[in-house]
Amino acid sequence: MAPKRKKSPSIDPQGMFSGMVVFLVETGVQSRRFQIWKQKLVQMGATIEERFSKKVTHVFAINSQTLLQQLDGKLLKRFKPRVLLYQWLEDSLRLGEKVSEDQYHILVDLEGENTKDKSLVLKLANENTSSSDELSPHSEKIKSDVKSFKSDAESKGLSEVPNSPRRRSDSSPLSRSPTNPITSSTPHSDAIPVIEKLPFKIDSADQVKDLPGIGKSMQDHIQEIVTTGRLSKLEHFETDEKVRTISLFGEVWGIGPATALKLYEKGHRTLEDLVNEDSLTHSQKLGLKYFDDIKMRIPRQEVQEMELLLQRTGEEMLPGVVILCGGSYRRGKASCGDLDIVITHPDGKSHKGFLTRYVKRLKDMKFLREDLIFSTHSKEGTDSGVDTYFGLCTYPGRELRHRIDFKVYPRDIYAFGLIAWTGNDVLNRRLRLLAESKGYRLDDTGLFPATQASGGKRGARASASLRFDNEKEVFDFLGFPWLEPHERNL
Ligand SMILES: Nc1ccn([C@H]2C[C@H](O)[C@@H](COP(=O)(O)OP(=O)(O)OP(=O)(O)O)O2)c(=O)n1
Ligand SMILES: [Mn+2]
Repeated sequence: MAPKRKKSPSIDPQGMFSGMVVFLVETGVQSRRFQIWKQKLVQMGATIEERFSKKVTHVFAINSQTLLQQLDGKLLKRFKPRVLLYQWLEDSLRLGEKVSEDQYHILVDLEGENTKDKSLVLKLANENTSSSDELSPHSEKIKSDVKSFKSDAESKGLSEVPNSPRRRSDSSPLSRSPTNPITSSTPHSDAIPVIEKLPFKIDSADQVKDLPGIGKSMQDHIQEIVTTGRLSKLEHFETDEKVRTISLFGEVWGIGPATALKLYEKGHRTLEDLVNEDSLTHSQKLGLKYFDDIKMRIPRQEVQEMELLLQRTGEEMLPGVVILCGGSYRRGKASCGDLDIVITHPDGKSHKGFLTRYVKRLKDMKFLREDLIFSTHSKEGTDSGVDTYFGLCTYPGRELRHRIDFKVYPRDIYAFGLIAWTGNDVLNRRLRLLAESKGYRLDDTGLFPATQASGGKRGARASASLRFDNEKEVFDFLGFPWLEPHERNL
């Protein structure tokens, strides 16, 4: 695949926010969050105005209070920008396209100069009745009885719909899915209070068909439950929710499918639910805490600067040390999910013990911030003598956390480490399969003649790795056509 043509590394004037001239109300926004939003807006084509003027097309704020603290209501009325909750930005970023602004307008009561931030009152009519649960899928319950503010809002100067102050979890893919309660009401909600008051157990839809609020589809649902004991529609919903929850939790660094399932079974559904979950490991808690940070991709330019900083620091401590950023960066990508740093020393021995000292220095410099994993083997010679550190780092002068991996390989097996950590994963798989087809086993620590007992996963390693000086020799030996790093985006 050809490398991307180099434009400006991080700004796309044609991006999804192109044409927007934005004024941001910072009050009440976590500063890191604010920086992310600002950066994203600019990266994707918006212009940010430091001063509110008639050029401004969009104003973002947390709520109407903070908005009016910072902006004159009269000017707002005069210039008539769209005044939206930051949530719109958040949801658009998550979905990768601008979402409709309809549900995100901030209601400003300009007449009295005071503000009304009404929270949606979700009166879950049947909250504590278990009998209705079977018949009212969760989503419908939430929608069921919302005080309608719409007409109220329309009577105000700006015909806008008030929004509840949204919690973080509201922006998660999970809780985002039910549509805004205001816009959708369910016909089934009328049926619930009727059915739950029935003094008998329903064993046929016929028994309820003439009751108020019971339409054809509700009759069908009841009939299905009575005859099969379940409601397939609801089960789809639950399966869906389970799959989505587990995949969301699995996005947290350190949480794998098994833990995600365990957390789901404990009743957790959103990331916010996990905040007080004591069973999470230290690393998982960090993954959760910096969830949004870690998801942000890093512009290539910044990775380049950090690579240079790491090389200089390393060279000061250990002359000759080889420090490279692998991964998507080495493959020439315009942005990177993390930093994959691969290290060795040409003398074949002074890499030993280096990582411990290096990490300490980088922490003193405030480049490294939090540890996720640290395991050293170079001195003992265990595990192929590879040292590993995974943690969180920051671009100098910024607090936004990025994932960073360090892998230190003895000189002899460096080529394998470099290939593995450069990727991409598709190439790695192909090389591994090719090696297997030729009677070898390939991983980041070497190429080994497969032994009889190689049916098992990490069985006895009968012999040391074949030795190759560089990546090209490995490709050649396997008979795989040589690919420059930027050609490895398979
Ligand atoms: N399941 C995986 C995950 C990773 N890798 C290898 C290939 C990757 O290129 C390298 C680094 O992993 P990353 O997850 O950091 O992937 P990239 O650096 O390629 O992309 P990103 O920009 O998302 O970090 O490790 C692999 O072979 N198989
Ligand atoms: Mn990477």
